[in-house]
Amino acid sequence: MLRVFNTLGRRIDSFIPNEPHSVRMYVCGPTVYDEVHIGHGRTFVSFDAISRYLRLKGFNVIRVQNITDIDDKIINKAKSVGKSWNEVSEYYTKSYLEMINLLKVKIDIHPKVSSHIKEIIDFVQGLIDRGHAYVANGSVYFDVDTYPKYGELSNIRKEEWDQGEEIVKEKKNPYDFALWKAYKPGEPFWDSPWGKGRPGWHIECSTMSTRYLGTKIDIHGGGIDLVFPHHENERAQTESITNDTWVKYWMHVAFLTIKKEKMSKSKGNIIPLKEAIAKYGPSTLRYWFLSSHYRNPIEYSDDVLEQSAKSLQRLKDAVSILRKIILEGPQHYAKESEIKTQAEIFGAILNFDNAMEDDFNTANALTAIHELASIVFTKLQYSQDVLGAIMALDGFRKFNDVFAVMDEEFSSEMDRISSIINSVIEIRNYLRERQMYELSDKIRESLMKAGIKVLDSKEGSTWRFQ
Ligand SMILES: Nc1ncnc2c1ncn2[C@@H]1O[C@H](COP(=O)(O)OP(=O)(O)OP(=O)(O)O)[C@@H](O)[C@H]1O
Ligand SMILES: [Zn+2]
Repeated sequence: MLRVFNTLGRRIDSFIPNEPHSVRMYVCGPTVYDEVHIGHGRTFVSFDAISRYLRLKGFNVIRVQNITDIDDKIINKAKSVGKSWNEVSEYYTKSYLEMINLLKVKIDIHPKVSSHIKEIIDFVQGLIDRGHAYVANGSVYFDVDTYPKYGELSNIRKEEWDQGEEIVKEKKNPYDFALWKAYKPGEPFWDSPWGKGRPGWHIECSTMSTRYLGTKIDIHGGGIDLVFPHHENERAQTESITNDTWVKYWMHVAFLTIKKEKMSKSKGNIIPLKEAIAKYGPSTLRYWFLSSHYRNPIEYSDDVLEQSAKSLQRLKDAVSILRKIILEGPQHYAKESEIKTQAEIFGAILNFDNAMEDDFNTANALTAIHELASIVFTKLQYSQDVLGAIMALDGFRKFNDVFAVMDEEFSSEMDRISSIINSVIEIRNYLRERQMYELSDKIRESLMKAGIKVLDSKEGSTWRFQ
């Protein structure tokens, strides 16, 4: 049974979505005023692995992730670079979408704040009509005292909330927060029943989530920094409209840190995804993000990424061996020792599943897959057991369905390509046996140019993608 840690209540709950076969997921996306960084990457990839595992279990998953394209930080950035707010946000939105695509993060809907102003105004009006919000000097504030459950999600009392410069006299209480901000010169604005202005931050997620996913959702997530005030406020707004439980499972990803500090745009310590993808490739990055459980922080370093690349290569090598056994292994009756190894293969795949069922523990799932690779290197490679190889390859396929770090190895063309490469390698072996090295080296070079590395050893030649 799948179990999930719910930030609401800080406990592990059985995962039973509102509807039996579908999962509605909303993840808070970036504020687009700077390059999307590897800290974002970690959170977005974590929810991607969660969605992929849920799909593997037979759920239909719809994931909505917003783009905050109106915000104080965007306005400030626009002023500092002498551009308009939408030039800034369009530029970084484009870059964000490219990176998400390269990282193979599947998001179904990417709603932007600026395209949902009317829906936001309607939502705010609904809160005013129900007595949960009030107008003051052209701004609209949420009246926190009207939502008794405030603080339940974060365990933070409203009185403790220090809003810094957000504190203004027109509010009833210092902990009330803006739903709509009255116009200030030089800022973007839209017309509303309360005069010119723009939306506050929290209201966009309540509005866009209910607009696309309805009034009840299964998973709402983001980085751990969003628990308070953002998610606390979103919950207060939405449940004040629906009078019902909004989110079933609140899930939060721990930080990616650099020199032990949260990586963030406002701290100026970011490594843009663009740079990291160019340097390490998307698969190594995904592997690294998922090599820790999503609720544990991860610390960036070159070493740890190099180590991830090596560990991933180990898994790819195991898959190459399996393909070779399946294509060329001898057909024979199963031996006692092979049946024992097959049971171990089953065991490793079961461990993978158990780890994922345990609050999506990708770290333990990865350990199980490395167990499977060890069985390939120490047993299957020598026994050449075709049935065992088929079982193990299925395990790796399952792993890749969730981790998506070796899609090349599992593309539908792969079987055909593998047999072609194997034939070429066979011809090359034949040439080498007859000491026709000039020709055999030429074949190796041509394969190299096609991204295929030939590895010669006493036992014969194998190959892998670069
Ligand atoms: N270092 C990080 N580790 C994990 N998740 C992160 C990290 N930084 C941001 N996120 C998550 O990415 C999403 C988008 O965040 P946001 O655009 O606010 O990023 P940010 O870099 O923290 O920006 P700012 O510094 O302006 O707050 C949120 O869900 C947030 O929690
Ligand atoms: Zn949000």
